[in-house]
Amino acid sequence: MSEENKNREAEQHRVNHVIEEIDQRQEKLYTKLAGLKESVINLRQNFWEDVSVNLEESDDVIETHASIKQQAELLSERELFHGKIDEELKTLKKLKNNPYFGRIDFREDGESTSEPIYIGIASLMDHNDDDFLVFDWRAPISSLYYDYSSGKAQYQTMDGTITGEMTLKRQFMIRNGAIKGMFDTGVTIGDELLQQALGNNASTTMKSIVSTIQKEQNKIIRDEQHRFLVVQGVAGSGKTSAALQRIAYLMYRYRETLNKDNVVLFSPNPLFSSYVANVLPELGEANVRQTTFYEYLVDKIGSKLTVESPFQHMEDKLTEVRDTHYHTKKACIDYKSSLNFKQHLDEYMSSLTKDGLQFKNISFRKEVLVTKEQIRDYFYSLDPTVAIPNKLELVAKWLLREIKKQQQNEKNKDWVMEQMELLDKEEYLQAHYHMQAQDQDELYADETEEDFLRGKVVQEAFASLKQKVKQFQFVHILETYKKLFTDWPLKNAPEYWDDIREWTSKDLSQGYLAWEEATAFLYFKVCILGDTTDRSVRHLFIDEAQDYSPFQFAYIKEQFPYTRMTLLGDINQAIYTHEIKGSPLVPNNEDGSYERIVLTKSYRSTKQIVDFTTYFAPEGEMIEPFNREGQKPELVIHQGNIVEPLLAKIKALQENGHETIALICKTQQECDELLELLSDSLLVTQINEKTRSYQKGILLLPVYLAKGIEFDAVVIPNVSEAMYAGEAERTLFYTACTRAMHELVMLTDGKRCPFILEVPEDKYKVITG
Ligand SMILES: Nc1ncnc2c1ncn2[C@@H]1O[C@H](COP(=O)(O)OP(=O)(O)OP(=O)(O)O)[C@@H](O)[C@H]1O
Repeated sequence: MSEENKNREAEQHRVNHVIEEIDQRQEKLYTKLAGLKESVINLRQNFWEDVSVNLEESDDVIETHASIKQQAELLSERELFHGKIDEELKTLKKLKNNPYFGRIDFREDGESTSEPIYIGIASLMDHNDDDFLVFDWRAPISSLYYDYSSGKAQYQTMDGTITGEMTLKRQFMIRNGAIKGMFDTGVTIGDELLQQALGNNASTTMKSIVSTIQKEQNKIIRDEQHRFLVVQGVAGSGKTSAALQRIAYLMYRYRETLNKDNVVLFSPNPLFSSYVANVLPELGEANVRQTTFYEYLVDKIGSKLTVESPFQHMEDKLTEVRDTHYHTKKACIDYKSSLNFKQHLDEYMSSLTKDGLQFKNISFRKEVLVTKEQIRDYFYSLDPTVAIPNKLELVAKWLLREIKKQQQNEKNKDWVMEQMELLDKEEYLQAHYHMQAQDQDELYADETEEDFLRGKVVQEAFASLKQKVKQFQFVHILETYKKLFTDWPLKNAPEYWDDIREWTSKDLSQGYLAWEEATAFLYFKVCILGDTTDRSVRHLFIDEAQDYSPFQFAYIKEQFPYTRMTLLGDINQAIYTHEIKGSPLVPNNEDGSYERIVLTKSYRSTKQIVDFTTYFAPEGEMIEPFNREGQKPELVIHQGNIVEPLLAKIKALQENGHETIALICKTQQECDELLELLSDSLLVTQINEKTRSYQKGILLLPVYLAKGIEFDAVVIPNVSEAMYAGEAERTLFYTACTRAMHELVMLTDGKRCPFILEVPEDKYKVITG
């Protein structure tokens, strides 16, 4: 028998042994679970029999309360234990199918022999709980597997650095307990395994990559030193994958102190949120809080104002006619996205300490109790050096006192009697008991039942007004913000300032916040009303960070002052035009709190697709394809009727085995037009900004909704010069092309767009129809 076969046999033998151990453990847990289930059912059934209920004397009530509490605690403890066993059984089931994917043999300095370390998705001890049969991929020692080839190696533990020598690094492909493949490898984890993983069909949910994490990605996953971890990675370089494995790593590393609510992921759209929702549960971790930045803003701004969605913003921008307004609008977006605007806002807010803050009348039943002028006078009579939110606190206290006075006056009015008649029996009964209880108390000797009920009606009627005062709703935030554009003399005004002022005040009068306005407005609101920083979030992940403006990122930094942040993005895919130097992906690292990792290798697409897209990548950065062969991208030049050539192409792609084929358009409008043409002859699923999940098949979507997602094949129905022309559309075109894993097809009925012209003709196939 060859050495290789002997090794394989020995390894299969070990796999069998581990599976036997798993079987034993499963059996033990099932027995425990059955006993526990019975005891939980018993506890639930006999709950009220086992507690002693006696409510006669106050001591008895306390005793009864303690008895119920004790019984409830017992029940929840058992239920928790039941849940834990359930979780462990789920993990064992996964391990039984595929107990581990890697092995390293490591000899620690000072030791004479090497220890084999087997690495899998979770740890497993032997039946005596003495030795690790499998190490979790996140254990400190497992980092050796991702970081080194044979030779000198080291890893970090809580107690310091462990150095030694790695004598073997082996990868396994185990399915249903049988070794299907086994390779001894160097530092990059198996081309063979990666080839297999990447050659598969696209899935409608993202996969975990633990068995093939690359060295650079491992750096992202395990970084614990920096407050800001910035990852600039080309399309398909595994940024999102690394981010999700990093979350799983942090949840494991800090499992005692970090829970799923302490981690937030800002994703680019709702579709993406469900696309990645599988990864963490697959790794045995709960999903963390996921939201889009838009949803976050809407939630904080409140439902009284309408916030333009980033997709509507994109759609309008891309379908807009390029008249004079176009330049004004662009100037407006650029200005409102900039730190310059933030500075102007800060200056404006500082002027409000002296004058200018707008207030609302305090009214009750259509009668003004305190006028806005009175509130303003009171506010500006306070010490100007006190911060605005603190002064508002004082105003609120004053207002509550004023309201209380009014409350007394209201008591004897007719409306109170009318409301009293609407009270139900219970409330009258309550008043009756109340009077009985007060009988002994001289203080209340004169109070009648009617007085009591009048007081109650008035108190309830004033409750919501008082609540609003406590929330500082007497400040007219929108009106004050608007004055920045109507009244405030701005120094160093940006280009088109008069138009910007006019546009903005018109929008604001209609309660409408454009996308570029929303963050600025929220920033203004929180600065005026006071601290709303979120201290519960310990880790914030921002995917597609290139699409955040400098203003938005500055706001996020201020709102999460105690949070560690991982920012992932690709400047080549920046679909909202912001100046690159202000991008969060190009941080200024003055205080050393930033670590920036650049990923240049692209794993998603075939070598031919990466080669093609590299020529027009906006930043022209070095992009290195992973060596996976495929067809050259195709450009189909047709005679004007797109339906026939498009259907023929889709049919051919299906025949090639592609299950998820995306027709990616520039805009929603283009999607709608195409759907009209195709709906009679093809079953297409249209994806819009509200779509939360999708099935395999033929999908139709605008490029800005395809962000972060991948498909077996991508068809770009119109790559004409008229469709993708200006520089601003380069990133859109690049993003669309790089969604393809295996095949890319483009169609045009005329001249190809300038970006394709930048690619040498031998890099793609032209088909003229
Ligand atoms: N180490 C790896 N092992 C296996 N597959 C990987 C690895 N890294 C990346 N991939 C695969 O490459 C593809 C792209 O990964 P991912 O979506 O994380 O990249 P991205 O950088 O976020 O892409 P984009 O910016 O274009 O949206 C996915 O199919 C992912 O599973």
